Amino acid sequence: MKLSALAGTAFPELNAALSGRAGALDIAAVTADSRKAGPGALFVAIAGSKADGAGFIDDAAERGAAVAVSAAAHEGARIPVLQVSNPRRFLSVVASRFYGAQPETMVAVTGTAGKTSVASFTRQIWAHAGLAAAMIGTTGVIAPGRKEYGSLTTPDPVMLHGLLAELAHDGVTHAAMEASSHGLDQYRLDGVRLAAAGFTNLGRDHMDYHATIEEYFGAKMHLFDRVLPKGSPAVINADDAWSARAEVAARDAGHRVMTVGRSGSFLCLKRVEQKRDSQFAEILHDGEIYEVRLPLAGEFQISNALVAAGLAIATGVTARTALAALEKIEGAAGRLELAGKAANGALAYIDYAHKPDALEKVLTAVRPFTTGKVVVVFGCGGDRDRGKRPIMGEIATRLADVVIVTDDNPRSEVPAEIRGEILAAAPGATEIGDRAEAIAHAVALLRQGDTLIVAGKGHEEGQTAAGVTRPFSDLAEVRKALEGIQS
Ligand SMILES: CC(=O)N[C@H]1[C@@H](OP(=O)(O)OP(=O)(O)OC[C@H]2O[C@@H](n3ccc(=O)[nH]c3=O)[C@H](O)[C@@H]2O)O[C@H](CO)[C@@H](O)[C@@H]1O[C@H](C)C(=O)N[C@@H](C)C(=O)N[C@H](CCC(=O)O)C(=O)O
Ligand SMILES: Nc1ncnc2c1ncn2[C@@H]1O[C@H](COP(=O)(O)OP(=O)(O)OP(=O)(O)O)[C@@H](O)[C@H]1O
Ligand SMILES: N[C@H](CCC[C@H](N)C(=O)O)C(=O)O
Ligand SMILES: [Mg+2]
Repeated sequence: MKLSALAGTAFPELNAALSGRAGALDIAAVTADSRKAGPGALFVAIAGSKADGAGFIDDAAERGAAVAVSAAAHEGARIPVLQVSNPRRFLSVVASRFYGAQPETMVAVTGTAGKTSVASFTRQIWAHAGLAAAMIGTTGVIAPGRKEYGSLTTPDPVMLHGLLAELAHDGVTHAAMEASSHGLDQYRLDGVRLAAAGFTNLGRDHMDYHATIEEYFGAKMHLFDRVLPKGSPAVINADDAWSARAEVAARDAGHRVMTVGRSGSFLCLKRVEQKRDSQFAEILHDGEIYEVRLPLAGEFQISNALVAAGLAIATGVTARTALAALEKIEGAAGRLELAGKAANGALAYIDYAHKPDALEKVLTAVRPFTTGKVVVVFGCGGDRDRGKRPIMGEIATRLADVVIVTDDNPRSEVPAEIRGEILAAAPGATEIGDRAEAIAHAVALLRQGDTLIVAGKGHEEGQTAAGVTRPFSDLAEVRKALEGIQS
């Protein structure tokens, strides 16, 4: 494909260069990583958090790149270097044109917690309605006949558009994806053609990346004010402290706002009755009450289910079909997932709560059906927001009866120091660094009526410490420990 066709007219600063020889160059690949550049590649130089891609233009040229695009002029390069003001947005737009196809109906969801769950539920509702549907997010890619473990919540544009094109060629017509604040801030989604977008909630997260909560919220709102085409449906959970501001942002951007939840008007939650591992909800839509038995524990899952149902309805599924599908829904992997039961009936869950609000929600969610003690095992990741450590220690101490502090991906940090920062706000907690040991200890404590939450890793398959990732699964460890006490 010719560079002029790939770049189009969205970058006026390129017009002069594209009308010359550079515009006629045939582009064989698009990359922002010089190490992946090959013959005929277009290399987009990005100033990142660790490195400046502009320093790798010569490396890309040596590997055969035909042309580079950068924010700054680059004298003396062996290949033409064109200047654009925003290389990240350029990369997204060009990657989407290079790969071409996307599932016809794409939706994205943002918010601090619940994105993976909403994307998963939306996929399941579409599938229930007979549509070929996929999800892309923290847990990876799920599509008909395809299930792959992922690494980023919102993949980088080149990987994302390669994937979307593959899905479209495989016949997938509907796809739900997660829009992380990093992804929005870095323009990773700017080439995606969205039919609708959703917002779940906002809490403390990624304070190592965003300077303030306002900036973090602003990044999330780019889903509405930059990515979603004007006039599209915006499905907003109405029950969060930030809901009103998200509604204003979506309205100001010219979207059709659909609110869901207890204070919602499109799907209004009138009543919930908690059962042990399910809940019964009455939902008002368009003057009619729908009764739904959701086979998942935790009231936050109702909130996620309503955002998902809103997105499915916004993209053409009838309300009756969407709400009926909720009765068959499965939780996303590692999200309040029942790992097993002890012989005495105590329940052992794994959950992906690795931030304060999520930990608070999950511990609150299990209390109504716990007649004994709530036991929690958790830690905090290294090389990530340090401020959340004492906050999570306080939450665990306030909401659980037994607190066990352990390691969760210490990465390059000293594990005992991370634990110490949590323990400073968790008097009475037990410290067991080795995560498998901590889980075994917690499981052995379980008595009738107790509930165990192993929080923080959810679906993850490894434990990263001192630069090495070793296979590790909370699910497998809980099951092993349960077998251990039962044999
Ligand atoms: C902080 C962050 O978001 N980093 C992501 C970002 O890196 P960056 O743009 O800062 O890049 P950089 O490492 O400084 O390098 C700058 C440029 O030089 C290029 N380079 C570098 C070396 C070289 O030899 N040649 C070369 O061309 C790099 O390819 C890059 O384009 O863009 C990269 C490509 O898309 C990502 O792989 C990388 O994710 C890192 C691994 C990461 O850990 N990201 C996490 C924090 C993240 O994005 N998380 C969110 C939210 C998670 C959630 O809450 O669910 C997510 O969406 O997953
Ligand atoms: N609506 C919600 N409100 C508050 N907490 C929630 C909600 N949904 C899920 N959680 C909590 O957050 C954890 C992560 O949920 P989920 O993976 O769906 O969210 P996410 O936004 O994709 O998170 P991440 O950014 O970590 O990928 C769950 O395991 C649960 O503890
Ligand atoms: N996307 C999040 C996941 C954190 C999961 C937790 N297990 C940890 O390692 O802190 C991050 O990279 O910050
Ligand atoms: Mg996620």
